[in-house]
Amino acid sequence: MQQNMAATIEEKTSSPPLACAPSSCEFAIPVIDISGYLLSNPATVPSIVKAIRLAAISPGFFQITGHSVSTDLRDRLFAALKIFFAVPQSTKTSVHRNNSSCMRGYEAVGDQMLEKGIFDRKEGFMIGQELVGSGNDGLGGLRFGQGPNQWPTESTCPGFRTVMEEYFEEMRLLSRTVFRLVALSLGLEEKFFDNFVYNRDSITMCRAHRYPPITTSVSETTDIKPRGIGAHTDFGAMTLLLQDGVGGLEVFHRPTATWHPVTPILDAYVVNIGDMMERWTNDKYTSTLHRALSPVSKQDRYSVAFFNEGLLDQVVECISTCLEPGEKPKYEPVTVEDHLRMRYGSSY
Ligand SMILES: O=C(O)CCC(=O)C(=O)O
Ligand SMILES: [Fe+2]
Repeated sequence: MQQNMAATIEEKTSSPPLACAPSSCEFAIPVIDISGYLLSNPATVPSIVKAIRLAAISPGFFQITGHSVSTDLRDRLFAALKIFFAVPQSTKTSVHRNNSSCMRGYEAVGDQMLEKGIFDRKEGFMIGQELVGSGNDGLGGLRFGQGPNQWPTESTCPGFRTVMEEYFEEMRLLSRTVFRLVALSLGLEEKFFDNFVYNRDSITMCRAHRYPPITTSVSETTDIKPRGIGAHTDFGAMTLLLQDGVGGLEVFHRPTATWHPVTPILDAYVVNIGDMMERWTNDKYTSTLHRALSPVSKQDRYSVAFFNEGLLDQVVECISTCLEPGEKPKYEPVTVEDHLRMRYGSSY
């Protein structure tokens, strides 16, 4: 078995464009309505599953509509986030992720660097599964990525915690649904990923972002367009992203070496395959490079990413249905914990 590492970001961007048939040189991010699956309409399931399989192979991104998360909840979430990001900097700093043993809390503009040499022009706020450990500090027995969230006081951000927690639970459920469709798309039993994604100990991270705008003159005078978030692939298995209508997310199309916007669609989630799933499927499903440009407008842009990183002890080892006859696994088995430690460590 080869001891390959997944393609690095440099390889994903700078390798010569891949040869491609004209049809695969066309770039589109499919929009897939999953309501038939949620409504248990069996006649619709094969076409939904096929669309997911094709999208996960290439471009590794798709948008889903007809999901279970209500407009009301999403509106309340965005309203609460606007209030949170507008509080004085000192209040946000009081819940900075540097105070957290498990990467939870506030991240200031410039704290993260996902693309070498370019600080991300975004603020963030990260939460995860609320776990309290043993001992006086409540941290005993907790593992990588596990622990308590940090919250601003209720008087500074009324209702913020409640809506974030409600949204987190809804997204865990939606993630389980999308993983079930992914399982079917790989010819696996429908609940193959349930324990990975929906266990009390599954590592799931929800990070809200505010991207401050730049003026047109800044965007025209700089060689490198200011990045809200630098070019990267996601570390985990699968990400579900809610974006507002401002736009800025772009996906890299490797065969033509060009960047393409992901047009915001009201009510849709952007779903993308992460590095762990790429490895798990022996590169059948693709973890695609993406970035977010700073908005050139008078408005901030808001988005909320839900990262499914999975169970720490899960061994990620080539799924058997991903091997064609005569094909060999490209990667050594790795635990989720080792994979995440390697990837999270290098971006802050
Ligand atoms: O906000 C966006 O559009 C993208 C966010 C993203 O890619 C990430 O947080 O990993
Ligand atoms: Fe990302």
